[in-house]
Amino acid sequence: MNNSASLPLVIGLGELLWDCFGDDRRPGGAPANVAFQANQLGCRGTVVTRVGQDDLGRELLDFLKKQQLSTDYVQVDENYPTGTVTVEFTDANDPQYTIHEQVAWDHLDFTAPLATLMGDARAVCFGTLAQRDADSREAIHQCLAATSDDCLVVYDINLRQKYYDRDWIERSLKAARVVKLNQDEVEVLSELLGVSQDDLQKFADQLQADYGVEAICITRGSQGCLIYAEGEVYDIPGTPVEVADAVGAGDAFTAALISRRLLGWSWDRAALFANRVGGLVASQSGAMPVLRDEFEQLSQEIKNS
Ligand SMILES: Nc1ncnc2c1ncn2[C@@H]1O[C@H](COP(=O)(O)OP(=O)(O)OP(=O)(O)O)[C@@H](O)[C@H]1O
Ligand SMILES: O=C(O)C(=O)C[C@H](O)[C@H](O)CO
Repeated sequence: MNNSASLPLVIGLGELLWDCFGDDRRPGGAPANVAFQANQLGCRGTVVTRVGQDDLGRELLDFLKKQQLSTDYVQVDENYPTGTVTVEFTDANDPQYTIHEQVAWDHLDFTAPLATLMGDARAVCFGTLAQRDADSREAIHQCLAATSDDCLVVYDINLRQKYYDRDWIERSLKAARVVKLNQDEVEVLSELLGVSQDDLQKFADQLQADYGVEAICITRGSQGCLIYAEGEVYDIPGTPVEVADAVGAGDAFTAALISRRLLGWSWDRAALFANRVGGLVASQSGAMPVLRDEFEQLSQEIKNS
């Protein structure tokens, strides 16, 4: 298991679920994808979530064990089923998600072992979707409050369907040091918060000033990403790939950015790596393809470039 105490602990806090593609299903859930990828990227990726006491939940636990991730912080709910999402495509680059309701990950409990775990975390990634029910929303913010001052708290906004609200987003922005969003989410957020989107620099400045966010990262599919941090803007182009499906590309990007920032890489080098990792995942099916060796090779290449 990738659980050596010397590896930085990276928590994916929120949903672990099944992505259902027609007759096929694969493990998913944005924060779980981040933890899974962080584990492949040299960190101790750990999922904090809740599954049902059912076959789908047991299969997810087996999957995590097989992939060398801890199941110690996957709670099992006696009343609600394991989460599922229907994924549909009109375009492989643009998956559409139908997130089914009343599921176990909506009802996370904040516990003493969780508080201890969060205190040890070097980074945490959370999103908006898992905050749709007050149970998990409160547990998530209790977890965030239990992190240390130097923990890299990353809010990967991930707006899905109708499952967001201005108050939840503002509370999350205030809790985060790094915010990641895509161009569609910039549009929604600008309207919701009354922040300018005509000029992305102004948009970033305003998020930084109003919510105390240190870095804003805007993903742009095959075009790469923009990062606003430390008074600089980094425009890092992508390396186009042949897309199998873009499910989990953004989460892999986030995990890669986190893992290399924890190693002390500069923003631009970490973003270059994250773009390539996101592209690699987009070139494969599902959110959690096994790519450990490919990531390591890429990391060496970019580190030495
Ligand atoms: N077709 C592609 N070619 C090359 N790189 C890609 C491609 N699609 C995605 N990537 C890489 O992955 C990153 C994230 O992709 P994308 O912008 O689609 O994610 P996202 O919208 O943030 O995802 P999500 O909302 O699912 O978290 C991009 O910034 C880019 O670096
Ligand atoms: O967790 C989310 O935000 C989802 O939309 C779940 C997806 O099905 C997918 O695994 C993550 O991008």
